[in-house]
Amino acid sequence: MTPAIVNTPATRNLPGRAYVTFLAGDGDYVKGVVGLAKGLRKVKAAYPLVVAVLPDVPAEHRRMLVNQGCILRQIEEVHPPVSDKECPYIRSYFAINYCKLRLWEFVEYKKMIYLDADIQVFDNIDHLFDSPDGGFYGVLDCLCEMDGQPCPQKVRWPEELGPEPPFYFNGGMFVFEPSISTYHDLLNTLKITPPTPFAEQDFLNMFFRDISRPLTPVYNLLVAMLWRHPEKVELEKAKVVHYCMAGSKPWKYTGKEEYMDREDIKMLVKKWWEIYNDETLNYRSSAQTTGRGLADGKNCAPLLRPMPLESPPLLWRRKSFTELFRF
Ligand SMILES: O=c1ccn([C@@H]2O[C@H](COP(=O)(O)OP(=O)(O)O)[C@@H](O)[C@H]2O)c(=O)[nH]1
Ligand SMILES: OC[C@H]1O[C@H](O[C@@H]2[C@@H](O)[C@H](O)[C@@H](O)[C@H](O)[C@@H]2O)[C@H](O)[C@@H](O)[C@H]1O
Ligand SMILES: [Mn+2]
Repeated sequence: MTPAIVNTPATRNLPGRAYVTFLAGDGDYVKGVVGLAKGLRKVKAAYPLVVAVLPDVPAEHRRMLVNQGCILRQIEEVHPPVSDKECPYIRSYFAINYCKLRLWEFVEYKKMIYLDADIQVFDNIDHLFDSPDGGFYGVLDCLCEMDGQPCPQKVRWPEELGPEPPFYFNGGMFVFEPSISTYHDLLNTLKITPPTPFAEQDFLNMFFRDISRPLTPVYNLLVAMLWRHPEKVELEKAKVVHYCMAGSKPWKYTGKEEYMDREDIKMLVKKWWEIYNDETLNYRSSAQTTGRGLADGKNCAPLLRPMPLESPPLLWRRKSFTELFRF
């Protein structure tokens, strides 16, 4: 019986930067993580992908991820106070998402970009690591906020979390700085914060309300925006696509759910599978052919220093929303 891989040996000289996602359970989200690892490799990401695995992730899935060059870190679940409601969440499985708070404990990294496992990166976004320190960067969860006209589908702010933040970001992608003091603040604050419909997404919006900065939607295009706000979407410019709608997860796509028979959705699912099935993007083959990977298991992407930016592509200065977004 091969021992389950719990943590990848920290023998690597870990760069101060890494992408990170999390994986729970023994289901098919592991395909999402494999797809993400290969997508980052395809865009020649200069930093490794860390996967925060819950204890219930089986050894076979852990091995798959290590064989794709991922760095594993085991984390424990995080739970908010017990709710008096049957299920306070929009979707019951949102409960597991509070474990994202564990990522602030990864202080071997100075800055990390969190990506849900149902995200694919189609263009290099390493430059986001150069965003000014001290911020928390995310993308609007609904593009109606760009012109201040909330649409019916926009997530309602839970008043029990206090005043509504200046903007509401999607919890599937964010740029953050691990810190033990922030980690303890997060967990201590959660102890006195009731669970709400969008779970950790609501909580993170509350917690970082004073330092959060909006990124343009190209960094986390939620597929729902294709039909909710098509006038604000230029699909060909999207660097990151988030398959966040039920039915849009490529690894279990049937095309039967609402909106899933759209040509743009079919194209995005096809693009995801092309990466997932591309053998040349596998960790080992990539290391052998490019020589960039280091046989002792270091990240196979070229550990190049990101090019200095001529002009910041981000919109991290607080401006009016109209100036802020170019999409
Ligand atoms: O069975 C599951 C369900 C979710 N997740 C993780 O939880 C994240 C959030 O779930 P999901 O992306 O499905 O939420 P959505 O963005 O659709 O609301 C996923 O990306 C995975 O990283 C997981 O590991 N196993
Ligand atoms: O636990 C709350 C989750 O909230 C977010 O998903 C939502 C949000 O995008 C809504 O706007 C959509 O309507 C909905 O379908 C979708 O599930 C994050 O993507 C996910 O990572 C996680 O934080
Ligand atoms: Mn998601």
